[in-house]
Amino acid sequence: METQQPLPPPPPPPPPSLPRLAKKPPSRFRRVCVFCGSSPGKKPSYQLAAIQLGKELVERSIDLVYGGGSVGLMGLVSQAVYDGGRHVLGVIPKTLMFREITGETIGEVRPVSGMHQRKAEMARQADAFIALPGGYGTLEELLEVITWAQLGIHEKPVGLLNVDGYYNSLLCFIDKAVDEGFITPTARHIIVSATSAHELMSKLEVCGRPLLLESYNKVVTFPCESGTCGCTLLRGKL
Ligand SMILES: CC(C)=CCNc1ncnc2c1ncn2[C@@H]1O[C@H](COP(=O)(O)O)[C@@H](O)[C@H]1O
Repeated sequence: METQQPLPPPPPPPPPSLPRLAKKPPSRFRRVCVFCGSSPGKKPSYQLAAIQLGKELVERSIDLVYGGGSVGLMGLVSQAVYDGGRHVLGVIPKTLMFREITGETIGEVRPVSGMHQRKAEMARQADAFIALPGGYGTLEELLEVITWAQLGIHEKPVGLLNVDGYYNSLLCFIDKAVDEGFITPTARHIIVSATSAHELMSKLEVCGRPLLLESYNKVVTFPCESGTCGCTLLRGKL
């Protein structure tokens, strides 16, 4: 009489599937221009914010264009984007291309003939602008892209990363200029500000076009889709 072989043990259960990482929706921006200090600033929060902004761009698969070099916050944001595997484009005037002035530039370096060409090239390459804390150079770059938006030269969003209230006094001053009749309330909303890189990027992703030139003197605005970022969206010509 045949003895029955014992049944083989059942196969082990499949390993529990790893929780899927929440994938960020594709960004509307291919490349963002970051203006920031060529100095690191005194508070570690400024440096941390530069690194966090770089990582936020990486998570959203966004490339960087900036002023080139590795000094100050410029170096930190560009290194974070580069380390995350995204493309980094540094646009740098030939006169500033000495390593002792700007430090080593990572990624692609595009030499240009001067400061004006640099700003024009950075603006051309970007789908949006973000300013981190910085000095004269940062302020000049930020105010220029705001002015260009006001004039309808571009329709790209402009974000201000207000780290630790660094830009509170600038925002107060701009509010004063609105009160005094030098900046229209609509033009005030060209600036989209937030205190963290994540919040700022989330606002910029959904905010509408700042202004159209045709509407400059007869503005009717509607809240943009998000309704939270403070920017305005002009629907059609008036
Ligand atoms: C001579 C000198 C101080 C050079 C420092 N090295 C720099 N290398 C590259 N871009 C710079 C440099 N200084 C200022 N910039 C430009 O001006 C902005 C920063 O100026 P700031 O530190 O905020 O005012 C940057 O976005 C960059 O476009």
